[in-house]
Amino acid sequence: RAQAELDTVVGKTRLPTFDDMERLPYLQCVMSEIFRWGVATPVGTYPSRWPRYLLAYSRPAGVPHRSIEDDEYNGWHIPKGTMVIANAWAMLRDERVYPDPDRFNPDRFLSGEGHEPQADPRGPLFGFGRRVCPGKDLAENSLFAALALVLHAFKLTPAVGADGCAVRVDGAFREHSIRHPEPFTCTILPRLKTSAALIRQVMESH
Ligand code: HEM
Repeated sequence: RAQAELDTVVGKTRLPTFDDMERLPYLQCVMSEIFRWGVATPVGTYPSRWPRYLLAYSRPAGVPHRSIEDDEYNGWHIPKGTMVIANAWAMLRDERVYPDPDRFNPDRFLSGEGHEPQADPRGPLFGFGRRVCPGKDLAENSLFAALALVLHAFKLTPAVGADGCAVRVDGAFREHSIRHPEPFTCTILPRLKTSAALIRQVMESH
């Protein structure tokens, strides 16, 4: 669907640029779902696969904040000086906000008649208060550039195993304070007749 949108808005004779961003609402939904589902910084989680000797010497991963005055939140008293770690993972997997949260579903961010888009994940994802991520615009633009160019230029399908069957991508991540996908295989081929020439053209001009 994002590729159909790219074909309509950008066409097949050039690659997408930042000027196209506003006119690609479905691609923006895919970006939001990548941010939510892939949650790169589940800041409050404990790295479950760290070896015991590391756990003995380290604190929970995540970016700690400290309350500078007594506070009250949902009936909880938070005394001044308390270390607080925001659990973006829990917020972005909250099924009251994101029904069926483990499913990768960009449609959840579409707006339409009688259909409100689900909450923007960028708030919890990029942190809170004075220490909010200063790289969020760079992250946003980098994701757009990578996603728009890859989806425009390439057809991505599962790799074919020795048995001739598609190799399943299990969607596993390395669960650290910054999450990375586990290596996986796939097949990447030029998508359009024009794709190879367009990519070569960009490589030569940069
Ligand atoms: C998807 C990409 C990214 C995510 C999810 C992300 C997320 C975060 C989060 C959750 C924090 C902690 C905020 C808090 O304390 O509440 C943070 C801090 C920070 N991020 Fe990012 N970030 C991303 C990309 C980047 C990029 C591209 C840069 C720089 C080029 C960057 C630079 C920083 C810096 C310098 C801080 C520390 C800010 C401070 O403590 O004052 N981040 N980021």
